[in-house]
Amino acid sequence: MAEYYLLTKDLAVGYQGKALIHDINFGICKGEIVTLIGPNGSGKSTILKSITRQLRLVGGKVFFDDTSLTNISYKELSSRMAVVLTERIRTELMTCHDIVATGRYPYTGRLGILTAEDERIVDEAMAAVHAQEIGNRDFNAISDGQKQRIMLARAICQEPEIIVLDEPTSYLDIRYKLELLDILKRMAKKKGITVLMSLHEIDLAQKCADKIVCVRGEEIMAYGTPEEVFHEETIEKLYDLDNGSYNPLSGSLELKKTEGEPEVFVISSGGNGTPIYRKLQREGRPFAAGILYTNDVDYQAARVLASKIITEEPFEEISDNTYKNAENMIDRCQIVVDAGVHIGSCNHRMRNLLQYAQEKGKLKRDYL
Ligand SMILES: Nc1ncnc2c1ncn2[C@@H]1O[C@H](COP(=O)(O)OP(=O)(O)OP(=O)(O)O)[C@@H](O)[C@H]1O
Repeated sequence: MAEYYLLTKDLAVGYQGKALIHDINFGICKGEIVTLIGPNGSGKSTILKSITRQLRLVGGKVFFDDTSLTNISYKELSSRMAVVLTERIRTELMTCHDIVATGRYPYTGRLGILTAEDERIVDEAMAAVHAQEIGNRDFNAISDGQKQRIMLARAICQEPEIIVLDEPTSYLDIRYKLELLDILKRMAKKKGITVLMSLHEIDLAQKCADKIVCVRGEEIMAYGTPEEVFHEETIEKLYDLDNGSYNPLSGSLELKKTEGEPEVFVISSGGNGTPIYRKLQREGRPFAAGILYTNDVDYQAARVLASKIITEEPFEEISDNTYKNAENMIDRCQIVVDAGVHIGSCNHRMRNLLQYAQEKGKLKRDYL
Protein backbone atom coordinates (compact mmCIF):
# COMPACT_ATOMS: atom_id res chain seq x y z
CA MET A 1 0.00 0.00 0.00
CA ALA A 2 1.14 3.53 -0.75
CA GLU A 3 2.36 5.79 2.07
CA TYR A 4 -0.42 8.24 1.21
CA TYR A 5 -3.95 7.36 0.15
CA LEU A 6 -4.10 10.56 -1.87
CA LEU A 7 -1.04 12.35 -3.15
CA THR A 8 -0.75 15.44 -5.32
CA LYS A 9 2.53 15.88 -7.15
CA ASP A 10 3.39 19.26 -8.64
CA LEU A 11 -0.29 19.63 -9.34
CA ALA A 12 -1.43 22.69 -11.28
CA VAL A 13 -5.13 23.53 -11.45
CA GLY A 14 -7.11 26.17 -13.30
CA TYR A 15 -9.38 26.81 -16.24
CA GLN A 16 -8.92 26.55 -20.02
CA GLY A 17 -5.43 25.13 -19.57
CA LYS A 18 -4.24 28.17 -17.59
CA ALA A 19 -2.87 27.46 -14.14
CA LEU A 20 -4.50 29.34 -11.28
CA ILE A 21 -2.49 27.54 -8.60
CA HIS A 22 0.61 25.49 -9.25
CA ASP A 23 3.09 23.37 -7.27
CA ILE A 24 0.37 21.85 -5.13
CA ASN A 25 2.04 19.09 -3.15
CA PHE A 26 0.34 17.36 -0.28
CA GLY A 27 -0.30 13.80 0.86
CA ILE A 28 -3.25 12.46 2.82
CA CYS A 29 -3.01 9.17 4.70
CA LYS A 30 -5.94 6.80 4.92
CA GLY A 31 -8.39 7.96 7.59
CA GLU A 32 -6.98 11.47 7.79
CA ILE A 33 -9.05 14.64 7.64
CA VAL A 34 -7.48 17.37 5.53
CA THR A 35 -9.04 20.80 5.26
CA LEU A 36 -8.44 23.51 2.69
CA ILE A 37 -8.78 27.03 4.05
CA GLY A 38 -8.24 30.38 2.37
CA PRO A 39 -10.00 33.53 1.24
CA ASN A 40 -12.89 33.74 -1.22
CA GLY A 41 -11.79 33.06 -4.76
CA SER A 42 -8.41 31.64 -3.71
CA GLY A 43 -9.01 28.34 -5.50
CA LYS A 44 -10.24 25.83 -2.92
CA SER A 45 -13.15 24.65 -5.08
CA THR A 46 -10.92 24.57 -8.14
CA ILE A 47 -8.54 22.18 -6.34
CA LEU A 48 -11.43 19.98 -5.17
CA LYS A 49 -13.03 19.91 -8.63
CA SER A 50 -9.70 18.93 -10.16
CA ILE A 51 -9.15 16.11 -7.68
CA THR A 52 -12.70 14.85 -8.24
CA ARG A 53 -12.15 14.93 -12.01
CA GLN A 54 -14.68 17.57 -12.79
CA LEU A 55 -11.92 19.77 -14.12
CA ARG A 56 -9.04 18.65 -16.30
CA LEU A 57 -5.66 18.90 -14.53
CA VAL A 58 -3.52 21.71 -15.95
CA GLY A 59 -0.29 20.00 -14.86
CA GLY A 60 1.21 17.50 -12.44
CA LYS A 61 -0.50 14.42 -11.08
CA VAL A 62 -2.94 13.13 -8.49
CA PHE A 63 -2.46 9.60 -7.16
CA PHE A 64 -4.96 7.44 -5.33
CA ASP A 65 -3.15 4.59 -3.60
CA ASP A 66 -0.31 4.93 -6.15
CA THR A 67 -2.65 4.88 -9.17
CA SER A 68 -2.71 8.03 -11.23
CA LEU A 69 -6.13 9.70 -11.31
CA THR A 70 -6.12 9.67 -15.09
CA ASN A 71 -5.85 5.86 -15.08
CA ILE A 72 -8.94 5.42 -12.92
CA SER A 73 -12.23 5.05 -14.79
CA TYR A 74 -15.14 7.29 -13.85
CA LYS A 75 -17.06 4.19 -12.75
CA GLU A 76 -14.28 3.05 -10.41
CA LEU A 77 -13.83 6.57 -9.08
CA SER A 78 -17.55 6.83 -8.32
CA SER A 79 -17.44 3.74 -6.13
CA ARG A 80 -14.31 4.90 -4.29
CA MET A 81 -15.04 8.59 -3.93
CA ALA A 82 -18.10 10.45 -2.64
CA VAL A 83 -18.35 14.07 -3.63
CA VAL A 84 -20.38 16.77 -1.89
CA LEU A 85 -19.90 20.00 -3.82
CA THR A 86 -21.67 23.33 -3.50
CA GLU A 87 -23.34 23.32 -6.91
CA ARG A 88 -27.07 22.92 -6.62
CA ILE A 89 -28.16 19.63 -8.05
CA ARG A 90 -31.22 19.93 -10.23
CA THR A 91 -33.77 17.25 -9.66
CA GLU A 92 -37.29 16.69 -10.82
CA LEU A 93 -39.71 15.28 -8.34
CA MET A 94 -37.19 13.34 -6.35
CA THR A 95 -37.76 12.82 -2.67
CA CYS A 96 -34.94 13.23 -0.18
CA HIS A 97 -34.92 9.45 0.22
CA ASP A 98 -34.50 9.04 -3.57
CA ILE A 99 -31.55 11.44 -3.57
CA VAL A 100 -29.84 9.61 -0.72
CA ALA A 101 -30.51 6.27 -2.45
CA THR A 102 -28.59 7.44 -5.55
CA GLY A 103 -25.52 7.06 -3.36
CA ARG A 104 -26.04 3.28 -3.70
CA TYR A 105 -25.95 3.36 -7.54
CA PRO A 106 -22.31 2.23 -7.81
CA TYR A 107 -23.45 -0.99 -6.10
CA THR A 108 -26.77 -1.67 -7.83
CA GLY A 109 -27.37 -3.31 -11.20
CA ARG A 110 -28.16 -1.36 -14.36
CA LEU A 111 -31.76 -0.77 -13.35
CA GLY A 112 -30.70 0.77 -10.07
CA ILE A 113 -32.91 -1.51 -8.01
CA LEU A 114 -32.04 -1.38 -4.33
CA THR A 115 -31.79 -4.57 -2.28
CA ALA A 116 -33.06 -4.78 1.30
CA GLU A 117 -29.43 -4.30 2.40
CA ASP A 118 -29.16 -1.13 0.28
CA GLU A 119 -32.37 0.17 1.85
CA ARG A 120 -30.98 -0.51 5.31
CA ILE A 121 -27.83 1.46 4.49
CA VAL A 122 -29.90 4.35 3.10
CA ASP A 123 -32.03 4.41 6.26
CA GLU A 124 -28.93 4.36 8.45
CA ALA A 125 -27.43 7.28 6.52
CA MET A 126 -30.69 9.25 6.85
CA ALA A 127 -30.68 8.56 10.58
CA ALA A 128 -27.03 9.64 10.91
CA VAL A 129 -27.91 13.14 9.70
CA HIS A 130 -31.28 13.22 11.53
CA ALA A 131 -33.25 13.47 8.30
CA GLN A 132 -35.66 10.53 8.62
CA GLU A 133 -38.66 12.80 9.00
CA ILE A 134 -37.98 14.56 5.68
CA GLY A 135 -37.39 11.36 3.69
CA ASN A 136 -40.64 11.71 1.71
CA ARG A 137 -40.33 15.44 1.06
CA ASP A 138 -39.53 16.82 -2.40
CA PHE A 139 -35.78 17.59 -2.41
CA ASN A 140 -36.49 20.92 -4.17
CA ALA A 141 -38.78 22.03 -1.37
CA ILE A 142 -36.50 21.77 1.65
CA SER A 143 -34.13 24.31 3.18
CA ASP A 144 -30.50 24.76 2.15
CA GLY A 145 -29.31 23.33 5.46
CA GLN A 146 -31.57 20.28 5.05
CA LYS A 147 -30.23 19.82 1.49
CA GLN A 148 -26.70 19.91 2.82
CA ARG A 149 -27.54 17.15 5.32
CA ILE A 150 -29.25 15.06 2.64
CA MET A 151 -26.18 15.34 0.40
CA LEU A 152 -24.02 14.19 3.30
CA ALA A 153 -26.33 11.20 3.84
CA ARG A 154 -25.98 10.38 0.14
CA ALA A 155 -22.19 10.43 0.50
CA ILE A 156 -22.31 8.30 3.67
CA CYS A 157 -24.38 5.56 2.06
CA GLN A 158 -22.02 5.45 -0.88
CA GLU A 159 -19.54 3.83 1.57
CA PRO A 160 -16.58 5.50 -0.15
CA GLU A 161 -12.87 5.26 0.55
CA ILE A 162 -12.60 9.03 0.34
CA ILE A 163 -15.16 11.78 0.75
CA VAL A 164 -14.59 15.21 -0.78
CA LEU A 165 -16.72 18.11 0.46
CA ASP A 166 -16.78 21.73 -0.59
CA GLU A 167 -17.88 24.00 2.26
CA PRO A 168 -20.20 21.35 3.72
CA THR A 169 -21.13 23.46 6.74
CA SER A 170 -22.02 26.73 5.00
CA TYR A 171 -25.80 26.50 5.52
CA LEU A 172 -25.82 24.54 8.76
CA ASP A 173 -26.72 25.93 12.16
CA ILE A 174 -24.18 25.44 14.95
CA ARG A 175 -25.69 22.15 16.15
CA TYR A 176 -25.57 20.59 12.68
CA LYS A 177 -22.12 22.04 11.96
CA LEU A 178 -20.76 20.22 15.00
CA GLU A 179 -22.74 17.13 14.12
CA LEU A 180 -21.46 17.04 10.55
CA LEU A 181 -17.87 17.34 11.72
CA ASP A 182 -18.49 14.66 14.31
CA ILE A 183 -19.89 12.32 11.64
CA LEU A 184 -16.87 12.98 9.41
CA LYS A 185 -14.52 12.38 12.32
CA ARG A 186 -16.16 9.06 13.10
CA MET A 187 -16.07 8.05 9.42
CA ALA A 188 -12.36 8.88 9.31
CA LYS A 189 -11.24 7.42 12.61
CA LYS A 190 -13.53 4.37 12.89
CA LYS A 191 -13.92 3.38 9.24
CA GLY A 192 -10.63 4.70 7.86
CA ILE A 193 -12.38 6.90 5.31
CA THR A 194 -10.19 9.74 4.06
CA VAL A 195 -11.79 13.19 4.20
CA LEU A 196 -10.81 16.18 2.08
CA MET A 197 -12.87 19.32 2.44
CA SER A 198 -12.86 23.07 2.28
CA LEU A 199 -14.10 25.07 5.24
CA HIS A 200 -14.62 28.76 5.90
CA GLU A 201 -14.92 28.25 9.65
CA ILE A 202 -11.27 28.26 10.57
CA ASP A 203 -12.08 27.69 14.24
CA LEU A 204 -13.71 24.38 13.30
CA ALA A 205 -10.91 23.50 10.88
CA GLN A 206 -8.43 23.96 13.70
CA LYS A 207 -10.38 21.53 15.85
CA CYS A 208 -11.23 18.75 13.42
CA ALA A 209 -8.50 18.54 10.79
CA ASP A 210 -5.34 16.45 10.96
CA LYS A 211 -3.73 18.65 8.31
CA ILE A 212 -4.50 22.07 6.92
CA VAL A 213 -3.77 23.35 3.41
CA CYS A 214 -3.71 27.15 3.16
CA VAL A 215 -4.72 28.22 -0.33
CA ARG A 216 -3.72 31.74 -1.34
CA GLY A 217 -2.45 33.26 -4.54
CA GLU A 218 -0.69 31.11 -7.05
CA GLU A 219 0.82 28.65 -4.61
CA ILE A 220 -0.09 26.83 -1.43
CA MET A 221 0.91 29.30 1.29
CA ALA A 222 1.25 26.76 4.09
CA TYR A 223 0.58 23.09 4.71
CA GLY A 224 0.83 21.21 7.99
CA THR A 225 -0.84 20.21 11.21
CA PRO A 226 -3.18 22.72 12.89
CA GLU A 227 -0.43 23.37 15.45
CA GLU A 228 1.97 24.28 12.64
CA VAL A 229 -0.47 26.41 10.67
CA PHE A 230 -2.68 28.23 13.15
CA HIS A 231 -0.42 31.10 14.09
CA GLU A 232 -1.50 34.69 14.17
CA GLU A 233 0.86 35.78 11.37
CA THR A 234 -0.05 32.89 9.06
CA ILE A 235 -3.81 33.38 9.36
CA GLU A 236 -3.59 37.17 9.16
CA LYS A 237 -1.42 36.89 6.04
CA LEU A 238 -3.62 34.21 4.48
CA TYR A 239 -6.73 36.37 4.74
CA ASP A 240 -5.02 39.81 4.50
CA LEU A 241 -6.60 40.73 7.82
CA ASP A 242 -6.23 44.44 8.40
CA ASN A 243 -9.67 44.95 9.91
CA GLY A 244 -9.33 42.58 12.82
CA SER A 245 -7.15 39.88 14.24
CA TYR A 246 -6.99 36.17 14.85
CA ASN A 247 -6.41 34.68 18.28
CA PRO A 248 -4.71 31.28 17.86
CA LEU A 249 -5.34 30.29 21.47
CA SER A 250 -9.12 30.43 21.25
CA GLY A 251 -9.27 30.06 17.47
CA SER A 252 -11.48 33.12 17.37
CA LEU A 253 -11.53 36.30 15.35
CA GLU A 254 -11.59 39.71 16.92
CA LEU A 255 -12.81 42.97 15.43
CA LYS A 256 -10.29 45.75 15.05
CA LYS A 257 -9.38 47.42 18.35
CA THR A 258 -10.57 50.98 19.02
CA GLU A 259 -7.38 53.03 18.96
CA GLY A 260 -6.88 56.29 20.82
CA GLU A 261 -6.35 57.77 24.25
CA PRO A 262 -7.93 55.35 26.76
CA GLU A 263 -11.14 56.56 28.38
CA VAL A 264 -11.52 53.56 30.67
CA PHE A 265 -8.92 51.53 32.59
CA VAL A 266 -10.02 47.95 33.21
CA ILE A 267 -8.31 46.25 36.13
CA SER A 268 -8.79 42.50 36.10
CA SER A 269 -7.32 39.02 36.07
CA GLY A 270 -8.24 35.46 35.23
CA GLY A 271 -10.72 36.24 32.40
CA ASN A 272 -12.85 38.68 34.42
CA GLY A 273 -11.85 41.56 32.16
CA THR A 274 -12.63 40.00 28.79
CA PRO A 275 -16.44 40.54 28.78
CA ILE A 276 -15.83 44.19 29.68
CA TYR A 277 -13.20 44.58 26.93
CA ARG A 278 -15.78 43.27 24.44
CA LYS A 279 -18.47 45.64 25.70
CA LEU A 280 -16.10 48.61 25.41
CA GLN A 281 -15.12 47.38 21.94
CA ARG A 282 -18.80 47.32 20.88
CA GLU A 283 -19.24 50.82 22.29
CA GLY A 284 -16.20 52.01 20.35
CA ARG A 285 -14.49 53.34 23.50
CA PRO A 286 -10.70 53.11 23.63
CA PHE A 287 -9.57 51.53 26.87
CA ALA A 288 -6.50 50.38 28.79
CA ALA A 289 -6.07 47.04 30.53
CA GLY A 290 -3.76 46.11 33.38
CA ILE A 291 -1.86 45.20 35.34
CA LEU A 292 -1.89 41.89 33.54
CA TYR A 293 0.56 39.05 33.88
CA THR A 294 1.44 37.94 30.37
CA ASN A 295 0.23 34.42 31.13
CA ASP A 296 -3.19 35.65 32.22
CA VAL A 297 -6.12 34.70 29.97
CA ASP A 298 -7.24 38.37 29.99
CA TYR A 299 -3.87 39.29 28.50
CA GLN A 300 -4.69 37.33 25.32
CA ALA A 301 -7.87 39.34 24.78
CA ALA A 302 -6.38 42.66 25.90
CA ARG A 303 -3.50 42.27 23.47
CA VAL A 304 -5.87 42.53 20.52
CA LEU A 305 -8.63 44.71 21.99
CA ALA A 306 -7.04 47.29 24.34
CA SER A 307 -5.47 50.48 23.00
CA LYS A 308 -2.98 50.41 25.91
CA ILE A 309 -1.90 47.54 28.09
CA ILE A 310 0.22 47.46 31.22
CA THR A 311 1.87 44.11 31.87
CA GLU A 312 4.10 42.32 34.30
CA GLU A 313 6.19 39.17 33.95
CA PRO A 314 4.43 36.04 35.25
CA PHE A 315 4.97 35.20 38.95
CA GLU A 316 7.01 38.38 39.53
CA GLU A 317 6.15 41.03 42.08
CA ILE A 318 4.71 44.14 40.44
CA SER A 319 7.70 46.44 39.90
CA ASP A 320 7.79 50.12 40.91
CA ASN A 321 7.87 51.11 37.28
CA THR A 322 4.83 49.02 36.32
CA TYR A 323 2.91 50.22 39.36
CA LYS A 324 3.71 53.86 38.53
CA ASN A 325 2.52 53.35 34.94
CA ALA A 326 -0.76 51.95 36.24
CA GLU A 327 -1.27 54.92 38.58
CA ASN A 328 -0.60 57.28 35.69
CA MET A 329 -3.19 55.39 33.66
CA ILE A 330 -5.75 55.92 36.44
CA ASP A 331 -4.97 59.65 36.29
CA ARG A 332 -5.46 59.69 32.49
CA CYS A 333 -8.74 57.74 32.39
CA GLN A 334 -12.24 58.96 33.28
CA ILE A 335 -13.34 55.61 34.70
CA VAL A 336 -11.51 52.71 36.33
CA VAL A 337 -13.38 49.41 36.28
CA ASP A 338 -12.61 46.79 38.90
CA ALA A 339 -13.64 43.69 36.97
CA GLY A 340 -12.38 41.35 39.69
CA VAL A 341 -8.76 40.64 40.50
CA HIS A 342 -7.40 37.57 42.26
CA ILE A 343 -4.89 39.08 44.68
CA GLY A 344 -2.03 36.98 46.01
CA SER A 345 1.49 37.55 47.30
CA CYS A 346 3.01 38.51 43.92
CA ASN A 347 0.38 41.04 42.92
CA HIS A 348 -0.52 42.42 46.36
CA ARG A 349 0.11 45.95 45.03
CA MET A 350 -3.16 45.62 43.08
CA ARG A 351 -4.89 46.37 46.40
CA ASN A 352 -3.11 49.73 46.57
CA LEU A 353 -3.93 50.39 42.94
CA LEU A 354 -7.65 49.84 43.48
CA GLN A 355 -7.45 51.98 46.62
CA TYR A 356 -5.79 54.75 44.57
CA ALA A 357 -8.62 54.62 42.00
CA GLN A 358 -11.17 54.72 44.82
CA GLU A 359 -9.54 57.81 46.33
CA LYS A 360 -9.63 59.51 42.94
CA GLY A 361 -13.39 58.82 42.80
CA LYS A 362 -13.05 56.85 39.57
CA LEU A 363 -13.64 53.27 40.65
CA LYS A 364 -16.64 51.38 39.27
CA ARG A 365 -17.48 47.74 39.88
CA ASP A 366 -20.51 47.28 37.65
CA TYR A 367 -19.68 48.19 34.10
CA LEU A 368 -21.56 45.33 32.42
N1 LIG B 1 -15.53 28.18 -14.54
C1 LIG B 1 -14.59 29.06 -14.27
N2 LIG B 1 -13.85 29.61 -15.27
C2 LIG B 1 -12.87 30.51 -15.00
N3 LIG B 1 -12.56 30.93 -13.77
C3 LIG B 1 -13.26 30.42 -12.75
C4 LIG B 1 -14.31 29.47 -12.94
N4 LIG B 1 -14.81 29.14 -11.71
C5 LIG B 1 -14.11 29.87 -10.80
N5 LIG B 1 -13.18 30.65 -11.43
C6 LIG B 1 -12.21 31.56 -10.78
O1 LIG B 1 -11.21 30.79 -10.14
C7 LIG B 1 -10.80 31.44 -8.94
C8 LIG B 1 -10.89 30.43 -7.79
O2 LIG B 1 -12.25 30.12 -7.58
P1 LIG B 1 -12.71 29.01 -6.56
O3 LIG B 1 -14.17 28.84 -6.72
O4 LIG B 1 -11.84 27.81 -6.72
O5 LIG B 1 -12.36 29.72 -5.18
P2 LIG B 1 -12.74 29.30 -3.69
O6 LIG B 1 -11.46 29.39 -2.90
O7 LIG B 1 -13.46 28.02 -3.66
O8 LIG B 1 -13.69 30.51 -3.29
P3 LIG B 1 -14.93 30.63 -2.27
O9 LIG B 1 -14.34 30.60 -0.89
O10 LIG B 1 -15.45 32.01 -2.59
O11 LIG B 1 -15.90 29.55 -2.55
C9 LIG B 1 -11.67 32.67 -8.76
O12 LIG B 1 -10.96 33.79 -9.19
C10 LIG B 1 -12.85 32.38 -9.67
O13 LIG B 1 -13.41 33.56 -10.15
